[in-house]
Amino acid sequence: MAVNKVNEDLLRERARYTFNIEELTNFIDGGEEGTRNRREVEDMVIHVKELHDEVPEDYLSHKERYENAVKKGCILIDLLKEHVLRHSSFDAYKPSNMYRVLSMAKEVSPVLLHMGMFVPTIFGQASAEQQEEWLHKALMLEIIGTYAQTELGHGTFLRGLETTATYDPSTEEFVLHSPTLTSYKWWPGGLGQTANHCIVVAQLYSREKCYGVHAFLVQIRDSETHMPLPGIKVGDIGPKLGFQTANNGFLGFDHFRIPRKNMLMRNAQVLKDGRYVKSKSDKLTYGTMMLVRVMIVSDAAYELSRAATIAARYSAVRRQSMPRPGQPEPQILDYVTQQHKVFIAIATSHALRLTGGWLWDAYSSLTHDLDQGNLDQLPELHALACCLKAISSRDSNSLVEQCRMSCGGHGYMSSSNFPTIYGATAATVTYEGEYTVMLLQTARYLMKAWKEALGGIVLTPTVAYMVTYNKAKPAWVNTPEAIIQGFHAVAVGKVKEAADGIEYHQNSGKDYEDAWNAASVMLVKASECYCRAIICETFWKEIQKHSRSMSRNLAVVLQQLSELYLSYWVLERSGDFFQVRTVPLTRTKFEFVSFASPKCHCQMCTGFVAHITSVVVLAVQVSIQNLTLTFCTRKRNEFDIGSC
Ligand SMILES: CC(C)(COP(=O)(O)OP(=O)(O)OC[C@H]1O[C@@H](n2cnc3c(N)ncnc32)[C@H](O)[C@@H]1OP(=O)(O)O)[C@@H](O)C(=O)NCCC(=O)NCCSC(=O)/C=C/CC(=O)O
Ligand SMILES: Cc1cc2nc3c(=O)[nH]c(=O)nc-3n(C[C@H](O)[C@H](O)[C@H](O)COP(=O)(O)OP(=O)(O)OC[C@H]3O[C@@H](n4cnc5c(N)ncnc54)[C@H](O)[C@@H]3O)c2cc1C
Repeated sequence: MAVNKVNEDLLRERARYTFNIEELTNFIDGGEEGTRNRREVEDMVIHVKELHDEVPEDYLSHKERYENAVKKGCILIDLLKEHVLRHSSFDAYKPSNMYRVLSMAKEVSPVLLHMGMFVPTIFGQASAEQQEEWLHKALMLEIIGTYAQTELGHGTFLRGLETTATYDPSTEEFVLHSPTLTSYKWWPGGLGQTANHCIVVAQLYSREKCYGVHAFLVQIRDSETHMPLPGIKVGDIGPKLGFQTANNGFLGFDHFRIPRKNMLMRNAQVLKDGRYVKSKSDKLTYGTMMLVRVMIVSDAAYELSRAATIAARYSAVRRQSMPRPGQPEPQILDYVTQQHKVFIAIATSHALRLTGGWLWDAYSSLTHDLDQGNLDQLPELHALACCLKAISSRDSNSLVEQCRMSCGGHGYMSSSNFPTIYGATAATVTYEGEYTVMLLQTARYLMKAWKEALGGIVLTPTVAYMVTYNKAKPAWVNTPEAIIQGFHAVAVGKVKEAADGIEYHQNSGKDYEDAWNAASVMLVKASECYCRAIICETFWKEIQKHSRSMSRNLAVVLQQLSELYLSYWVLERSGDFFQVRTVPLTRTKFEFVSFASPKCHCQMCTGFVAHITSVVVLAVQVSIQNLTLTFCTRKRNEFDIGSC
């Protein structure tokens, strides 16, 4: 049988790389230790025969696929436990490491939510005594949990959740109940047949008063028989776009009793006599969602890097068409249109990975502050987690689709792995906070920041430029820093436009809620631009920071990737940049010609043409052309596909 030979074209491309592959690998893994850990785990997993499918999973029944995914989950976890006993170097029981190991199986694991949300919620919301009782069992998978918050009738609007948890002081128990069909929990991963415990988010009632949503740890299946306990209705919600083995389920309670101590009491408590002790902030209940949103940014980068690697390799080996009669068919990688599709996917995977790392550091410092009772950074981090989760998952999902399309018909095969990656990234755009809703959450924060900026109040770091912007001297030269300034100008303009929109609608007689709704498309745009500015600036700054400690050849290529990212997004948003104009240089104020609010239209028809050739736009155009043209042509020869 023919031995699998590596494709000649791919070998040739790989021979042309201009930098040290191991150095880039370490950079992506967060250092040599990270590469060693990852390789140890991959080596442990890759040789296990049972983890490779004899029959494509698409040809299995739903039951077979589920059983196959459970089998693989058990093998991976046993490997991990065995590995931990052999080495101490790999902290397997860090949820993120366990999560990463479980995601090495092609199928989404039915125990992913156990590691992805159940364990982190115990870490983040259980008291010390409760962690003592449950954490070890959860880490050893003696109990398998999920996170049951969403209901058939409510996913976004948490204050509208209908499941009730009513405290009965006579028995010191909570009575969980699903009063309506729409109150049934719907979606939680692993709930269908796998989990025997779950975190349930319910409206807490004590002494006939409602205290809002709180989290409870609930056993739903018998530990021995795995059958649902009396008063529990549970099952699988059925087929979906993807995630077929995530085992998403439904859960209903019929006056189901749990001990008082099963309310997660790190933040708020209910005492034996039913008295409610308030937490420092109601928002702490939402802590797990913030953690998962922060993690999703890095997950989005990882999934996109897989798709970009497949597309880059395919582009190197696929030969198609004959632009020159009689000449060999070229590699499709030589088509600039193919480069335009694939290179931005590579650049974005790096941009999101570095931004994800930056956000994780910000989250880690917040959790430290929260432990000290300092909530100051919570609003900004919530706003960042919301918009970065939304934009990273959306960018990742749309670029995964772009990578699939760049591979023609073979990209449509299940064996390409694009359908699995697409299904996973499509889910992240919706779960943990739906795209639009998340951007509107960030917009809430931006409207407050704008009011403070107008009052000259010093703002938190990611919005500080809103105050300084009116004082900045236009430094429109052809540099990435100038383009980042341009993104700041666009973000300020969109925030101002949205704020003016709300004011305009209020002045025309709408109350705040209706004015907010009428301006909500502009509010979403403002959040998108604020978020894009953060990713552009973070990517650029992180590359500058790390370049100082890396070899020049690698620094050059990573710098070009960040330049490509900047110029790509200026081109994608050139309309917004055209709206950014300077007033005569005697004044340093940037004004934003709005397309939306009527009062600006008159300026639009007169001012717009006059400014279309303003120094701002020309500088931006020149830098875009320079950056883009050089990158996509000159770089074709040097840009390393070999690392893919
Ligand atoms: C969309 C939300 C935030 C709206 O909440 P709402 O009740 O309408 O309140 P407000 O919009 O008025 O906000 C109140 C107040 O609280 C702040 N806030 C809200 N959320 C957080 C948070 N997470 N952290 C910190 N602060 C928060 C908000 O900024 C307001 O503060 P002000 O000072 O401005 O008053 C909410 O309903 C929401 O988050 N909805 C999304 C639900 C969600 O994400 N569900 C995920 C379920 S789990 C899942 O999907 C699992 C997937 C599988 C997997 O992960 O693998
Ligand atoms: C694959 C997958 C796995 C999941 N796993 C879990 C899980 O393990 N545990 C769990 O608890 N949940 C889980 N979920 C549920 C997920 O969290 C919700 O689907 C998500 O929060 C969106 O809520 P929803 O489905 O009710 O959509 P809705 O909120 O009803 O959104 C529908 C539309 O209404 C719009 N909309 C809603 N509110 C507003 C508003 N205020 N302003 C403007 N527009 C608005 C949205 O933008 C959207 O376009 C999962 C979902 C998926 C797809």
